[in-house]
Amino acid sequence: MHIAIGNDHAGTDYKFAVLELLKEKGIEVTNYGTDSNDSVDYPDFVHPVAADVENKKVDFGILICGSGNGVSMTANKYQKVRAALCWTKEIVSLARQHNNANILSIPARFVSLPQALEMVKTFLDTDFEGGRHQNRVEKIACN
Ligand SMILES: O=C(CO)[C@H](O)[C@H](O)[C@H](O)COP(=O)(O)O
Repeated sequence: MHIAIGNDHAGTDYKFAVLELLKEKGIEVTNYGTDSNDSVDYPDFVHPVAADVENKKVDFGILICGSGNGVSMTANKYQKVRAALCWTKEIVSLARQHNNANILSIPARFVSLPQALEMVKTFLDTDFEGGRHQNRVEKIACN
């Protein structure tokens, strides 16, 4: 599995913890930063992640900012991206099972680090259910 990760300054600390988790799991990671706590513009760190997911250069993306909204809004501009803003692992499960989410957006200022790491584990361990959800997911993209 190959994952691309991106974050703004509000997500940097959580990003490094997620990197450690992914390393422990033996998952290949492309880290697009930021690696700093200095204020940055989140779109600059979302576009490369979303493009990699769109182009299937990676299997999934993980995006982290303060509320999760900015990174989600940016990533979901890509037609083949389904970025899910999640704040519980149950919501993460449904995002994978029902929506075939390919990017997990984490609101770092609104979930604890343990919660965030549980969300990442759930994201990686949950499969899309297909079935009745397949048609719905295919209708999301608008050309
Ligand atoms: O886009 C956002 C808000 O919905 C992200 O949460 C950013 O991390 C946030 O806007 C950054 O805010 P800051 O005051 O510049 O740290």
